[in-house]
Amino acid sequence: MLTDSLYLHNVWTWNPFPVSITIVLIVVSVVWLSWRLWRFTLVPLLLRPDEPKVLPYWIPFIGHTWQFVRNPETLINSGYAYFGSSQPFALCVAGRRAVVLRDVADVAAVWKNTEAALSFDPFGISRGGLRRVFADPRALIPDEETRAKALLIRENPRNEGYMNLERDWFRAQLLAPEALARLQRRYRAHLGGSLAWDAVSRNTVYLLPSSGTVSVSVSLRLFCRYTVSHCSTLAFFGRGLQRRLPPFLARGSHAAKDRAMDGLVAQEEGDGLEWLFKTMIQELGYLGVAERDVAGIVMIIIWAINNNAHKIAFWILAHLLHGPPAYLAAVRAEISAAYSPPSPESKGEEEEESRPDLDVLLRACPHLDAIWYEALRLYNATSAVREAVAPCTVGGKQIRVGDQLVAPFRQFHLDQGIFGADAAEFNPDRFLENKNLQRTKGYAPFGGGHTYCPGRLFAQREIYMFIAETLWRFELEVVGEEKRRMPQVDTNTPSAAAMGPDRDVVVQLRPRAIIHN
Ligand code: HEM
Repeated sequence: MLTDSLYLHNVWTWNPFPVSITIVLIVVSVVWLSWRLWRFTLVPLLLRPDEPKVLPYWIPFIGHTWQFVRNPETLINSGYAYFGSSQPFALCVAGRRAVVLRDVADVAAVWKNTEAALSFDPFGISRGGLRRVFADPRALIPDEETRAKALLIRENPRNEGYMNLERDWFRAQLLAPEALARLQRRYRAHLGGSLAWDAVSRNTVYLLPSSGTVSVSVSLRLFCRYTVSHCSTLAFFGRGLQRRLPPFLARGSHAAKDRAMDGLVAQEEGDGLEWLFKTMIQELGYLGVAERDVAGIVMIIIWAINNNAHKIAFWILAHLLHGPPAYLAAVRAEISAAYSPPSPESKGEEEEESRPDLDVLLRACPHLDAIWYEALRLYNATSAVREAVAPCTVGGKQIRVGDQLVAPFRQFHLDQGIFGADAAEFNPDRFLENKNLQRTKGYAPFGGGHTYCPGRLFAQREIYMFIAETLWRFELEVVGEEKRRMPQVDTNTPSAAAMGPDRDVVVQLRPRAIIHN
């Protein structure tokens, strides 16, 4: 009894902090609670009822920055859960307001409003470089001789900044039928070489130790990454750039990026670059943009070429190998029509060069189409980001100059209201059952508006050819202990584009008897 009362007495009088610290803690708590009440309840209610509400955060100034960098998807989802409605809400990232759009109609409005939007802000470029690429070029190219050569002067009646013209050049080079056909011919030729058995069975980049001579084991992740990136880089740049770049452009180390930039800075004109890249480098030179910034701008494009397609190719192959065998059989049957036997009057070599027949792949392969659409739907974390350069209204809310507008496509792609109750599942059949699903508002794997991805046609072609060639040339079998578990998306690694898997897949490749390499 006595022990009990002593014990209680001690508990009541025990205080881990000296009085002064306790007072400080109480004052800090009161200030912090008042700040929360003011910032997230009173301001939206009394002062700014027409602006997007801010998702409450814990630490002033830092806001949501840390969560945004670590995992933007989880952060945006918590905003969705906190605000029930479909109105835009705001995050505080690196001291700026980022307004997240929740309604696809609001995204469409932003895409139309080119006045209020700046497209992409090339990162890693000096301030001086940025000013030059957005400015009226007339002020930057004073001498007559250069003016006579520069497309920025000769073919720019509205005196637009370099960035706007670059967008037009991209469209011309990537979407115009002849330019696209040239590019895809080169890609197909490089793919044929890369997937020849001789090349595959010796490629130390993706081969695993258990490889033999009749069959080889490969890391599916590296196989897709190497083959797709290698062949598209060659198709765009020729061998000149390839000699200077490390094998994995997309590996992401700063050292690799720097080496690649140095390679570009040292690049001689005409060394295998396509018209587009020659023009970019030339016109940026006329503007007086520093060589390192020029290399940085070109690197963004190399990143766009390399970072998405191989991941989507991985997901397609991984699902084909882990999914119902009937689906794989249907895709194999469809693509075999793209390898029709040579006609008696055709020359063998020519026929070989035109296989697989892209027309067949693009027009007569519904199962391949469906799995492509579904992989883009589920594994693309791209968001469109615009910066308001004039006050405007979006989704009934006032947007201030300097606000970032964020359209998170993956959240739209996971919307049960658009894609049904199983929106979170991988189910290509949804695109087979509803032939118009890929035209639904809210499905935007390549963005939209004036920054609609100019590489979308090439991306589809390079992935279709890669899947077709891989399935046509090889028997594939998943091996290893975890072979039945389909990898999940790696949500811990932030991605500005297609998302990677949480684990690799080991695949055994054997040449198919039908192919003579
Ligand atoms: C599966 C592959 C690809 C996906 C999912 C993809 C996705 C996207 C998306 C969503 C955007 C729009 C971003 C925005 O609105 O801010 C975009 C822009 C862009 N993409 Fe792609 N892309 C792919 C492949 C490519 C390829 C192969 C190229 C080749 C050069 C490319 C070049 C570009 C460029 C230059 C832009 C910027 C357009 C502008 O700001 O005007 N992309 N891409």
